[in-house]
Amino acid sequence: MAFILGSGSPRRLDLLAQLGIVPDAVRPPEIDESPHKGEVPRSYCCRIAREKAQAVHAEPDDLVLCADTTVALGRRILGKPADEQEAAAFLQALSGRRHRVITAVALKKGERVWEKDVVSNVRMKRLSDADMRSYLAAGDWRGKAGGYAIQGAAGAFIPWISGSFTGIVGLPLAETANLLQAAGHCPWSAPAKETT
Ligand SMILES: Cc1cn([C@H]2C[C@H](O)[C@@H](COP(=O)(O)OP(=O)(O)OP(=O)(O)O)O2)c(=O)[nH]c1=O
Repeated sequence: MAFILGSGSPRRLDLLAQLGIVPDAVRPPEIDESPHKGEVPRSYCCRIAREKAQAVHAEPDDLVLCADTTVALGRRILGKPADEQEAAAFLQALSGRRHRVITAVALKKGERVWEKDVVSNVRMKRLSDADMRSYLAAGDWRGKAGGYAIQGAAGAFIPWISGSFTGIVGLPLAETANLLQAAGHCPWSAPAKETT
């Protein structure tokens, strides 16, 4: 049995390490992440996580872990911005408002798939022109749903959240650990690693 992380996200690799798991292989899935017409954010996010898990090649007894993080502003789906201009538009839309961050996790073993999604609420302060300029110039919006990363400098923009911090970053650890346990892979049975 191999443990395969079906994700190219360095955040997911780091978060998994917090559970003491170092995957045997990392296989980023390649799928079309375009939303269907009229698709609402939560259904979209769950579908994409499931499709990522289906797209990753594995042996029948391997465990494959995939996830998708989507920022939702009302019914609007904000994925990863294509360029700086789109990142600016996303941040402008999120500025001074509350939004949701959804992370759906899909764990596959053979024909079976265990799934869980976690919805967090996030409030972003009203961003000044200087906030926007310096954040966009630093480039931390790249590859991040909604065009920001709470674990980086954008943490300064976020005075309040309700939900799962690790979920917002890309992998909700409590729920992921439960899925792993359901699939017979108990992360905390491994000897504890020393942390500083
Ligand atoms: C909202 C938010 C998202 N993100 C990241 C997590 C995800 O990596 C990314 C959303 O894109 P995803 O499509 O979920 O993942 P990905 O393309 O990075 O990797 P893969 O599909 O191979 O698993 O946004 C943060 O790092 N911090 C945040 O605060």
